[in-house]
Amino acid sequence: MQFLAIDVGNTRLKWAMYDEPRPGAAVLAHGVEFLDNIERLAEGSWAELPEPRQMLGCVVAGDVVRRRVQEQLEIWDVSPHWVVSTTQEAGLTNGYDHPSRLGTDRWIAMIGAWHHVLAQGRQRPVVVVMVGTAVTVEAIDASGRFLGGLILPGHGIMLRALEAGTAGLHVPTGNVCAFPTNTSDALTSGGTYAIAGAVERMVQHVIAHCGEEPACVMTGGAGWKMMPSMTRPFELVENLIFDGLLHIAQSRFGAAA
Ligand SMILES: Nc1ncnc2c1ncn2[C@@H]1O[C@H](COP(=O)(O)OP(=O)(O)OP(=O)(O)O)[C@@H](O)[C@H]1O
Ligand SMILES: CC(C)(CO)[C@@H](O)C(=O)NCCC(=O)O
Ligand SMILES: [K+]
Repeated sequence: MQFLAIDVGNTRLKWAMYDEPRPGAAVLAHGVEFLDNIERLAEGSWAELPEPRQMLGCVVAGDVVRRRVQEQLEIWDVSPHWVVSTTQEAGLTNGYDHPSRLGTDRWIAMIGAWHHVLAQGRQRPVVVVMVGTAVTVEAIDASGRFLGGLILPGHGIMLRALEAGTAGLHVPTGNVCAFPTNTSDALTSGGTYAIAGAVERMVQHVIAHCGEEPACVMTGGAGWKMMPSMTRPFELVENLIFDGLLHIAQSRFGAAA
């Protein structure tokens, strides 16, 4: 019954093999590769794995990268399935002007977050923050409608942009502090508080619009670095994209499993 979940991000591909296509399934194996190293998967980490019965993926990196992943999947009989953003899925409604143009990573992470919050007992608004190469900040109302979201440069892109766009800034890693007194701390704190400040604004927008405090959920590889700088309590969830993929997989493949 093995189920393979794949998240092809802007910088790296993450994969996880589960014992079944359902939320809460046990992880049998998992790994990560930079997009340049996708060609190693079939002969590398995937070579010793049991054959997955189903595969579901999230891809934001475009068709060329998707085809490179599909070539690696050819070691198995499994048919590749990739989520596309639709007007409705797994209890969520997509409020984007053109629903299919919403990044599938955002849509799938929202599905994961929505069910994570539902499992805590009641429907309420949710703010979902994903901290990676880019940062996204999504708003969902208490009925499960995605109201809209912010896209910002990730911390790395912000600092590289400053380095490239100024005459004399070089960017060693500094510490986050309230009153930075050296360049490294000023840059690191500026990037961190830019993200934290944008999130705070979105939480305020949701409270004003929904009349209720949202549940605040954060995910992404660099989430733990942002947590101490947030202005409100956030719950850090390790991988909402995999959680979302498991929910979608259950509705698509669950009956057959
Ligand atoms: N101190 C920090 N605060 C916030 N974000 C940071 C910090 N340090 C690094 N980052 C961001 O975290 C990113 C790495 O996160 P993550 O591992 O989720 O990304 P990724 O897997 O490379 O992204 P993607 O899923 O888009 O491929 C870096 O690109 C950088 O923008
Ligand atoms: C915003 C990113 C880069 C975040 O990974 C991705 O979701 C994406 O490429 N989205 C498409 C554009 C959009 O979501 O409006
Ligand atoms: K991503």
